[in-house]
Amino acid sequence: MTSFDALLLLSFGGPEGPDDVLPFLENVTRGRNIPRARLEKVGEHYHLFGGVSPINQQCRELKAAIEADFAAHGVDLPVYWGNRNWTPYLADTVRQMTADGVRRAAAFVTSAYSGYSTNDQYLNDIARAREEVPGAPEIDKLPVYCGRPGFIEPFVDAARDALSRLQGDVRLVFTAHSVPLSQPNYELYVAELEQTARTVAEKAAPGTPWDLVYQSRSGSPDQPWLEPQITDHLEKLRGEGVRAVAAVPVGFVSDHMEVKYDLDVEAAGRAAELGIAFARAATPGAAPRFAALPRELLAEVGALPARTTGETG
Ligand SMILES: CC1=C(CCC(=O)O)c2cc3nc(cc4[nH]c(cc5[nH]c(cc1n2)c(C)c5CCC(=O)O)c(CCC(=O)O)c4C)C(CCC(=O)O)=C3C
Ligand SMILES: [Fe+2]
Repeated sequence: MTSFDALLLLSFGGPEGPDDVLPFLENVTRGRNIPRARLEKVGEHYHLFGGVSPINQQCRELKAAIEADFAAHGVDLPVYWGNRNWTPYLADTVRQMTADGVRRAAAFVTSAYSGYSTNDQYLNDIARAREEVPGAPEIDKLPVYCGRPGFIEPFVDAARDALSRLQGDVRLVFTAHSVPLSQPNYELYVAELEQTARTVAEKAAPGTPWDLVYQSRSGSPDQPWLEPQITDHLEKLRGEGVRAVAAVPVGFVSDHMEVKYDLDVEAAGRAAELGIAFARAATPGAAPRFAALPRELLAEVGALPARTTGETG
């Protein structure tokens, strides 16, 4: 049986002050064809919030919630945190794990889906960090968890809450980060998003019409990405007479910048111009049910030490 001696929380990372913004954006887009103008525009989104992305604080809170869940269930595993694009950088975390004597860690990634940006890129990050650190522990990514109750249920509650803030005939609009169609496996990402949206819609509001749309597109305009974009979709809905939209960002696990700017500022602003009432549902964040997922996934792969499975001795 597999047994792990640590959990690694692996995330995207984000700037924590104005001077971090440009170096962070350079880290994210290194080797990718993102136009300079798009980078400057995205930099402004961060500067609107004092140059601070919410994502690192959200990771600190999720880490604390996972530790509390482990403690409440007698799971005796240290939890580490590392990022792809900002401090704490994954390689530094792996260095610390190595110094602490960790031999085999399970990685819980702040991304719930299959696909290149959502899964494969994190696997590459793990491989690269391990290459950098002599004697690094083995690190196995835990399974994709978009279909798990710990991910679905917080969205069901959040969708109900968003719907309760609106009146009349409401359209549920599920959103996720767009990716270029050149990405390998983007069809699997789309299929999982559709399944998640359908499940949340059926549980939160059976019979309510829903759509799956995309946001936060970058890249050059002549490159095809997943569509429609939420702002274009709001225009189309307005044309159909829709006056109230509940947006549910099922593509994300926390209310980071892609949610706080692209939905709460940009999409909400477009909705206001169009005369559409707009309510945005919360993401799982550090909700206890979501923070229980690492433990549930560890138990499922048979990797919890015997003393934590309820048996004694
Ligand atoms: C699928 C997906 C997720 C969801 C899965 C996951 O959560 O991992 C995600 C999350 C995030 N994306 C984030 C930020 C950015 N993503 C960018 C660029 C890109 N994202 C892409 C995809 C995704 N991104 C892609 C295909 C690109 C093009 C360049 C490339 O192929 O890599 C850029 C460059 C500028 C721009 O063009 O927007 C930025 C700044 C943040 C941090 C937010 C914060 O700071 O709070 C988070 C959580
Ligand atoms: Fe992104």
